[in-house]
Amino acid sequence: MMLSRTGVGGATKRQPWDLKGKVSDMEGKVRNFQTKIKSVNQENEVLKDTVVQSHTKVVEMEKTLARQRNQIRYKDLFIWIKFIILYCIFVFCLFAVQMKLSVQESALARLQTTLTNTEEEVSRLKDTVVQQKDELHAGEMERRRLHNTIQELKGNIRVFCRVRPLVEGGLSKHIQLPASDNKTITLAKTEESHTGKTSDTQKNYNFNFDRVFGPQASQHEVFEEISLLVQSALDGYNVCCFAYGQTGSGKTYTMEGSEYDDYRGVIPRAVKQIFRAAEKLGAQGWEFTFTASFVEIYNETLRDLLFTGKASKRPEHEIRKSTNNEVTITNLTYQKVSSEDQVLGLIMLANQNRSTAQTAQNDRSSRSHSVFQLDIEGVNVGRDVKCKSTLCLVDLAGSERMLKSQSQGERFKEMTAINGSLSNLGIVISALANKESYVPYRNSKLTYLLQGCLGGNSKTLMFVNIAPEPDSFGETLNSLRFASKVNDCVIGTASANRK
Ligand SMILES: Nc1ncnc2c1ncn2[C@@H]1O[C@H](COP(=O)(O)OP(=O)(O)OP(=O)(O)O)[C@@H](O)[C@H]1O
Repeated sequence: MMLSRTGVGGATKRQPWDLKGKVSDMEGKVRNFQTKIKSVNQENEVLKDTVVQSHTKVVEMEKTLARQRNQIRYKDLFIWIKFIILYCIFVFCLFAVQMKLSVQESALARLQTTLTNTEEEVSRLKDTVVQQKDELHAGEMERRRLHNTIQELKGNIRVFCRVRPLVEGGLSKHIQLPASDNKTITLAKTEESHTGKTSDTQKNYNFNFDRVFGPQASQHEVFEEISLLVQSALDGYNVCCFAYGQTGSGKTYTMEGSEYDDYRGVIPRAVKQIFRAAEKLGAQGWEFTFTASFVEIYNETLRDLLFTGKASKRPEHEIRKSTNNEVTITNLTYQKVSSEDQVLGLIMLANQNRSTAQTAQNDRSSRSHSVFQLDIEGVNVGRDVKCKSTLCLVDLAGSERMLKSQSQGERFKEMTAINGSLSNLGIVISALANKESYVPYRNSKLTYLLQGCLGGNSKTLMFVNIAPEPDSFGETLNSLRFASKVNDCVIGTASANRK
């Protein structure tokens, strides 16, 4: 700080006390100044510190800035690297896709060639299939023709004899079956000498049939013989198979058998064969519809064995013949069936219905005929061929003859009905064989019902069932005589119901 000279050494003479005061003023001022300088210095120091701190902050900020700049630079670099890597991957993928595309294009080209070849092959195969179907159809028709010729050669009416085993097994002496010949049966009757002087004489009754089955013959063996006839039913021929014989001779065993596979009879086996064969023919374009019915004829009255309603609501039935000669029964259950099991169910229902009636009337089933019918309609749309036939399987009433004196009332009525219908069956068959102009079908319900299945357009098979007990000798002889008459008949050539 500058001190004014005028103030200290000026022209005006001053007194010493004045000077003293002034000096002390000056000193005070100097102290003030010093204090101020001190505080200014202190402020300066503070400012310096502040400057140093600011400088440090600036340096730090510069460092931070530099770091951030570096970071930004690294980030940019990282982004670039990432971009380059992605680009490389993209280029690589593009390349891979292009490679794959070109591989697939060549595979596609190969496939197209294969497809064209396959299409040609398929069309060639289609032609072959059509040709083979034609051949198969022609083969099937030829098979039917040959099959029918064989059946005709065997005879359109055939008689098989089946001998039931004795209850204790084996066979009685009076029935002889030669081991070398399965077509002959001999009934031997030993007649005692009345005088006792001559030895007993033996009278033999010989019968010949298309086949004689002994007591050991299995159900399978028996069915094998008639399975060809069953095939005829599918080929469009009416087929009728019935079992004739005295009560207990094995008619029901032959026709129905038991539910165990090995012991099944003709009806379940025929049904099985028909459904199997129909399935096979399906591959050749054949479609079949089957309708089953089961009826009982008792005392010349018809009873629906498939009826499921209330007993009190049972309808009455009449046999009707339509203009196209088809025989139907009014109010009867005609059940469409499409499987073997369905038919087996119906057979069970029929048996239940029969046994209900059986309980009400002892032994009734032996005294009634039961007729199972399967109507078969086949169509081959592609070939415009149709066929229609009926397979008729009949378990006849017991054929035993009762003495008129032994039967009265209801029994007499039953006996007359059974004898009437069975003898009329024989009359109808021989009238057909003799080509008589009048065939008395309508004389009994049985022959009227079987009209479509007997005669020119049908194949008939009769089982004559034999009871081997010695006390059945008379009935056995009668049965064999009846069967023998039938066997002598040759019914006119059958023609298939084809349209
Ligand atoms: N070939 C056979 N082998 C073994 N058992 C048989 C044979 N034939 C019949 N039977 C048995 O003999 C008995 C009588 O047979 P089945 O009932 O079939 O006679 P049927 O002639 O039908 O009598 P019905 O007129 O009373 O109905 C049955 O127990 C049956 O199982």
